[in-house]
Amino acid sequence: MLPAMKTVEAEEEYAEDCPELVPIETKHQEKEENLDFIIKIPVTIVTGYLGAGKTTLLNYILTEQHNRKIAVILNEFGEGNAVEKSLAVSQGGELYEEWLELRNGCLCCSVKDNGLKAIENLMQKKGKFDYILLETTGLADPGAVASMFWVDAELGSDIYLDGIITVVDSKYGLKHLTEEKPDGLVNEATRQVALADMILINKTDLVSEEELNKLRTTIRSINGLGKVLETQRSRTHLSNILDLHAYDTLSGISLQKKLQHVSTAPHLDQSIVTVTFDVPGSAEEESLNVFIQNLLWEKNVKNKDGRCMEVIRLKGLVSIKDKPQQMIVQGIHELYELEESRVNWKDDAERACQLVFIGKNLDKDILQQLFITAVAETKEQTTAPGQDGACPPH
Ligand SMILES: Nc1nc2c(ncn2[C@@H]2O[C@H](COP(=O)(O)OP(=O)(O)OP(=O)(O)O)[C@@H](O)[C@H]2O)c(=O)[nH]1
Ligand SMILES: [Zn+2]
Repeated sequence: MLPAMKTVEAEEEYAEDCPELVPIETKHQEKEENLDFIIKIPVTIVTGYLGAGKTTLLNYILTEQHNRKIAVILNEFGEGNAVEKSLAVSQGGELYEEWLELRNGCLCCSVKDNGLKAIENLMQKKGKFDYILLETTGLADPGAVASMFWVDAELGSDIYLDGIITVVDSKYGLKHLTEEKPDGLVNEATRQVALADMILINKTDLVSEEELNKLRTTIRSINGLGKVLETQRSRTHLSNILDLHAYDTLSGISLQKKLQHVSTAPHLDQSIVTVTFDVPGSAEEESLNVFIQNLLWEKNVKNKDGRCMEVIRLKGLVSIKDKPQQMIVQGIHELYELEESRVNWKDDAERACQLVFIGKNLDKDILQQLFITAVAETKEQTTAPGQDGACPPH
């Protein structure tokens, strides 16, 4: 259900203070069964640097033949002080537009109160949507927006996060990805690529094959998990964009295959990389949680140079002791979830834990060793190498 309406004072306070990311508890079976009766509406987040082709993609989807009623939320942040945001709805080729009022123009802070409320109001007026597409601002960290929907899903909302699409400009993409930020912070373009389930390298008409190769290699070295496609005018088959099920257990069926194709590039001069490892056997659930929490919450895991590892995206297929089902781990920033998939392990010999991390200062060997020590072998609370003292907040 949607959050209750807040009083004006409470809302004022809320707007000043962006919501914090909170851990999700593993769902209880009963709750999950109840949710099965509700038809949930997917939301796809479309992100990408300024001018990459996000709106072009949404317009294309809206006018393409589909038998769905799609709502599009455009978040044109930074355009003066406009507090009204356009909500376009497409049904059977017909387009209509509604306006959302977003208090401070910041979608990440207000979508939960106003955006979802407005969507609900609109659904009451116009009937339910089948799908929601949300364009974030060119400078947004899609993780913040994604977390909103993720948490809400856990609260029983009828909206769920389907996937994150990142559009990259072929001509300027490399420039944006390699832009240096003060204090060694990860730039926005890189964060957007790191979090993507699908990356569209758009405007390929504007660059040579050589430039394109360079950009593709850079993108792959950042995110070895998401799918990469090349487009012009953001055009691609709708099945590449909609219904990716990147965050729910439906993806369990294909996740095992997908994880086999994770690419990890040799270390380029990149601040963000993908690392993956595969450890045979099963993990204790408790120890796995401790391992993940040290990494995501405590942030006390360091690489060889003593730098703290920062995980932006985590995905994995793991075996938990005494659980017949394959388990799926999903993480975005500090938020993570461990869920049963619908697939069972065939036999004990097959059981393994495969994890994929996308983030900064990641060292595969240290992570894998830490995982083996913490999860696979011992339940004792030992301090493993690379794990001494807290790291400063990012
Ligand atoms: N040459 C070329 N231009 C494109 C292509 N795709 C989009 N454009 C143009 O690029 C410009 C920006 O596209 P938008 O779709 O508005 O980009 P956006 O990501 O929504 O931009 P912001 O909302 O400002 O961040 C527009 O003028 C588009 O017509 C393409 O494949 N090739
Ligand atoms: Zn746009």
